[in-house]
Amino acid sequence: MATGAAQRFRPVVVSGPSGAGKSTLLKRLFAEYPDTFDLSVSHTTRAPRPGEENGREYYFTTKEDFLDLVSKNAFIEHAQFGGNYYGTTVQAVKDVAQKGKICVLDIEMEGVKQVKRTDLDARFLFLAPPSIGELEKRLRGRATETEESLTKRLAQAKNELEYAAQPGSHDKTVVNDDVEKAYKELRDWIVDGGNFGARQ
Ligand SMILES: Nc1ncnc2c1ncn2[C@@H]1O[C@H](COP(=O)(O)OP(=O)(O)OP(=O)(O)O)[C@@H](O)[C@H]1O
Repeated sequence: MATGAAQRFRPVVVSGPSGAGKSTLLKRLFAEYPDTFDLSVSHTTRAPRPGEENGREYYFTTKEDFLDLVSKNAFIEHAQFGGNYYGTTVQAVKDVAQKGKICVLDIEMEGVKQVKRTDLDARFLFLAPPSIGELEKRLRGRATETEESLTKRLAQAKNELEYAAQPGSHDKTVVNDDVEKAYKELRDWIVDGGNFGARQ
């Protein structure tokens, strides 16, 4: 992937355990830089809803075509929800750079490992909670979890923190203790003095 756009608009992967604050900080980043970043368009086998356009909300695809893409290793990650398949292809991430924007991927550890197996030349930022105890407090405060899903998320958070502690797993770690401080640190690393991590 040696095109100019790919070198200039390198994808940014923001990962971290559920509840670390990825959505909170990325929402602020998109608001402060409205035309700079974009999310990739996912594939789905679910039917389009009224007003949805192929290639805008999703790439709407048949189950057969979706599974064909899976067999060709086209996906960074894919999953099944409510009987439908959803996934992010490597190509969809490249398309964002071709449009002159920086693709932001908000993903968890397995997705990070997958992105590393591609030629996307992404930059990796890990958003860490101040502690597991504080993470639990925030997830409880968000009131989106059952006791069971909370236990699962906290166990998974421990795996993510272990992976993040390995040298070379990420290019940058931001601890989300104070939200203002964490936001500035995340923003300044991503913006990189206006260079956005571009090669050359
Ligand atoms: N620095 C902070 N201090 C206190 N609370 C915070 C901070 N950052 C985020 N929160 C709160 O913690 C909760 C989890 O944050 P958020 O939903 O952004 O996490 P997330 O990493 O996107 O999680 P998921 O991966 O499950 O979507 C939210 O209720 C949010 O308001």
